Amino acid sequence: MIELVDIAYVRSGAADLAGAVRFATEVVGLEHVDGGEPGVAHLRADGRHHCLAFVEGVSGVIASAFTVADPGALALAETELETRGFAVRRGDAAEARSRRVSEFVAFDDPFGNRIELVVGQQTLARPVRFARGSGITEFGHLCLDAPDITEAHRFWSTTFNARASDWIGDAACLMRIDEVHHKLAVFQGDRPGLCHVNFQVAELDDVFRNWHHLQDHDVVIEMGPGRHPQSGAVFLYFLGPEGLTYEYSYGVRRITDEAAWRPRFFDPAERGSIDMWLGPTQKPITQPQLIPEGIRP
Ligand SMILES: O=C/C=C/C(C(=O)O)=C(/O)C(=O)O
Ligand SMILES: [Fe+2]
Repeated sequence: MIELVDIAYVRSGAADLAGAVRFATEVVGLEHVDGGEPGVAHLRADGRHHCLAFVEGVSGVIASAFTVADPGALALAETELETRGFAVRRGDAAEARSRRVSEFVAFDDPFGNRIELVVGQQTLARPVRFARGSGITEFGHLCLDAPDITEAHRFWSTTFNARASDWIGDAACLMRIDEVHHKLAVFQGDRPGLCHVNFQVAELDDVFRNWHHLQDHDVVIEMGPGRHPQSGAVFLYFLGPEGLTYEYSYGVRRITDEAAWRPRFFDPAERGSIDMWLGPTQKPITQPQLIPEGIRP
């Protein structure tokens, strides 16, 4: 069993790098950390050097990354994945540098999502220079697509330490790797892909202020504001460039009594099972797909 300590970053291709950065800063509010690396833009939300990286080129997800404890744990993870039949690739020094990690390995999950396991993710000591006052406090969770979420849960809970916090029928499984209700979610989708990236905000007011900011900038609101009955968080999903869906949320549940928590099973057909405020719920309009292997940077 490989222990995931935290989520690390999402790395995504951007056909229009400047446009993706402009949206991530001026609209979402993230800091653009100038890494002096042509064709790569790092976006910061919290202590991590970055939690989102755009790489100029073909649009689509490159990888979703998780932290493991130390180089020894990474080496053990590499062996365990190989033993389980996964093709694991060690990143080289230039790739690790671009990711601001000391070492990483990459493999494809059983559904084709490219996953990276990292150690030594760089922390920046200085406060985040948010591009605007969106109230972001941290990179909250990432959400993958897979055709069969029962199988996805089996994979994440047997290969890794992910535990189901809640299920939404056969549409989604929300999983925790620490006290936070979910840092990883898998949604049912025909193909692998990245369903959304989540940023927590400090106050309920931030969700609503951001909602107005998005509307003022003609951003497509995909869902919300609403409240998820699973994590209890107030949410707002919106569509950015390159097909990337962002989510702001406030008030995610923490599961502090691990032994007492039992995953719940919500019926997606029940009105209110996605949004307790009974707002319109719909799937994201577009979802970024993985960049095909041959051309993935
Ligand atoms: O559709 C349900 C989504 C639930 C949650 C939550 O409970 O917070 C998410 O954040 C999500 O996976 O997007
Ligand atoms: Fe979410």
